[in-house]
Amino acid sequence: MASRGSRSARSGRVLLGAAVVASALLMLQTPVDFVGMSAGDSRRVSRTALMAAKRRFFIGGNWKANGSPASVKQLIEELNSAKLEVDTSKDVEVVCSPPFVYLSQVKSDLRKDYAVAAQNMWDKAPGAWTGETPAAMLKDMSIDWVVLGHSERRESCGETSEVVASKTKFAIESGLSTITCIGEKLEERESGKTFELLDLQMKPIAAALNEEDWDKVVLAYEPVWAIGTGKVATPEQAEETHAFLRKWLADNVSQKVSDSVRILYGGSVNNKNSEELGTKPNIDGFLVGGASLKGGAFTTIINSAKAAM
Ligand SMILES: O=C[C@H](O)COP(=O)(O)O
Repeated sequence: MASRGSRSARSGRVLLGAAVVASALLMLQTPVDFVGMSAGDSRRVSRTALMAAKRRFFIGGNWKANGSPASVKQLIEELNSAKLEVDTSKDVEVVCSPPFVYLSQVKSDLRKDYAVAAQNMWDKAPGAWTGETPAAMLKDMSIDWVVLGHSERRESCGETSEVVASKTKFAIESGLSTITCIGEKLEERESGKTFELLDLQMKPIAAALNEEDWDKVVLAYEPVWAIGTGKVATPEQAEETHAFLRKWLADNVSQKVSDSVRILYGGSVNNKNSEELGTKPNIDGFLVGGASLKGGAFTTIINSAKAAM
């Protein structure tokens, strides 16, 4: 299905339409459901609808446990010399997340308009925690971001949604921003339980955070069946789920948080599919795995954000 056009064109339409709707809602103080969403779902527009146009696009590169000193050096060089066609000071935020052992190198050598994230964090003060990296140590290294709750950690390290929620809160209290991941497995999607599962994953996070905390959170929706498989969710599938999550935030946190929190899509994003995915109104960027290990492909994905503006 064709995308809905550039985000700037769309924003223009949204601004005009939203101004009318928002003023009406200012009087009504009641959210209104749009018709035309897929089965049983709807997207709410409120008096803060204008804010939706202002969410800054976000591209995260999750290098996972990949790299050697030589390949990391080369990737940094490729990223540093790449030709960007977007403005990273206002339009797009870029964050690269290397393995722990390369954090220092990446922090010191990577271009300064890209931030750096750890891929996990220990939610305790420094001390006798063999093998762990407390949040405070990341802050000491001027790391500003941490990826939490990635499905690979949920699956392989037994991280529950409660652990993910607790780590998210601790990270924020420690001065970090988080890319907090959620997403369903194939069997959950196939049995029609995607939204139920996402609800279960979101509840502990919402319970752990106060409204202000959400300023420091980016949500990454990553269907497990699409991660590293080449089976990317269709733009419509991704948009439907992002719209569900945005409505979930409105219903369970606040309209303000729903309007402002960025929701990334992750799962086999590459330099060929990013543009169409990014034009969907509730997709605010990507968490990229494999394609973030190639400077050229990752830069193309960053540049594809132009279509989303
Ligand atoms: O964190 C990134 C996701 O797991 C996506 O990985 P992928 O782009 O290799 O599918």
